Amino acid sequence: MASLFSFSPSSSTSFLSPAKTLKPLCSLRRATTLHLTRALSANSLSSPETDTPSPAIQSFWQWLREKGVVSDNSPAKPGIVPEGLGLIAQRDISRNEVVLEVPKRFWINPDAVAASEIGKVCSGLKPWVAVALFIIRERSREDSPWRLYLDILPETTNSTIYWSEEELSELQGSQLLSSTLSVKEYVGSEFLKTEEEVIVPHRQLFPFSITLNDFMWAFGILKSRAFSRLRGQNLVLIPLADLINHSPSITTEDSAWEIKGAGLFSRDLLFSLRTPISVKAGEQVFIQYDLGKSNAELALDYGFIESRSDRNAYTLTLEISESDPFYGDKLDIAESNGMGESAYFDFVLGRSLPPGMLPYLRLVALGGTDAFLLESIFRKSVWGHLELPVSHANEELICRVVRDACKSALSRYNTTIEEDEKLSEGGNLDPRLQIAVGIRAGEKKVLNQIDGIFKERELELDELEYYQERRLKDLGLVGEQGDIIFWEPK
Ligand SMILES: C[S@@+](CC[C@H](N)C(=O)[O-])C[C@H]1O[C@@H](n2cnc3c(N)ncnc32)[C@H](O)[C@@H]1O
Repeated sequence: MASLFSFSPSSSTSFLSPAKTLKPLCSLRRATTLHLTRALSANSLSSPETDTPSPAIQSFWQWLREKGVVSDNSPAKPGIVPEGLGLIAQRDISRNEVVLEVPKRFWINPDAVAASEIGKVCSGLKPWVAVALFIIRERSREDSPWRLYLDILPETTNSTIYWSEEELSELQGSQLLSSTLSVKEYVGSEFLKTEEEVIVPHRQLFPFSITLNDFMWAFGILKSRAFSRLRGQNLVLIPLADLINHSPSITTEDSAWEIKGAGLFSRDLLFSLRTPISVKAGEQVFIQYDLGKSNAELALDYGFIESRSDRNAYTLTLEISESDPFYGDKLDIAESNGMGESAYFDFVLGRSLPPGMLPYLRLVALGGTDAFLLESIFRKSVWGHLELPVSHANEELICRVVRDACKSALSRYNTTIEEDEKLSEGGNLDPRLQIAVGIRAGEKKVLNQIDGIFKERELELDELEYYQERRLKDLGLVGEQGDIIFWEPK
């Protein structure tokens, strides 16, 4: 029975998932032949002993000025901040005021790739793979028109896809570890496919070596800085705008950016970024990347986490086993109710059970004398019955299986919550260790919460009302005290 239930990572291999926010995809130290300009640390971006931006940042700004994208009066400018590079207000900026605007000709997206030398060979590729190949190639070209932008991109972030094996071992037992490994495997397989189908057959376009590390770097750059879901633009890197950092204290869901028409008859498109709160001169402009992301998603996509408790989540995966004697009927019922053979339920710390979870669990566990509910005459009404406890045996089984799964998941971590909290309170942790400690403590708290919910339910099993009693009541065969009313002939 335990095989019916499994906990699995909330893998995010589907690219640039929806949301109206920044869709950072993740990075690695690249081959020496290419231009390696900066690591995550802000140090490489500032001149020694001053906070003056490095020549690379100054050249980037100068380039944007020459191209007319910015001017001396622009509200914000790139600067060195604790998050690496960021946008610093050059004057007071009021809430909702435009901070910057970037015309379409400066965007790097699948259209830019299609119009480039490699456009023809990239036409059948996934958008992210095409853009990844494009930025890798441009980075290798001394005379690339994008040189000054590419020079300010980080070589890495704290995204877990860049962690060493030793760093990843701090995530032992966590869902984040599984999802990180899945994402790396996904990128690895996309790399091999692209190498075989595009890079090797078109060596004249890719005369330099492209490694998996380059591919992972590009993936990470896109995951952490590309915007998506922008008026038909599903994946777009926007130089300058991609310097905007995230602040946990901004909790407005209002979109901070939009695509606008510009020029005669609005034929040119502009990416416009607004500040969601007022900012004083000299302060950093921030936005909220995505209120809906869990800490694991933030860690994987951007390389940071938040302390807000509802960023802690755990995904429970339930599935109808093919070896279940009622597999066909159960699958049919699940599918008629918008679910499938597997269902994923995201538990968030401090919140109640995800909707649809209890009926699905009861369906998966249905058997024995309750199996009559699977008969076709119940097909229309069965989901309604599953919304409520079906039988003592069924409810007891779901409690036991969920609790066993929680205990088994908890036993896979190397540390206790208390040990994690002590480490965090001690402070001064390396940023990656801080992420690992926060993630594993958060996941364990959610698992304890799930276990607690089903423990409480187990204690109530004798008081719950089950299908048979409800049915008798509906038929008017149960009295107010729950006694069975016998029909007695007059
Ligand atoms: C869209 S880029 C922003 C520009 C970036 N700071 C840079 O130096 O190029 C997103 C990346 O910035 C960093 N970042 C943004 N907000 C952050 C935050 N609140 N805490 C830590 N790092 C942050 C992370 O490395 C993230 O992957």
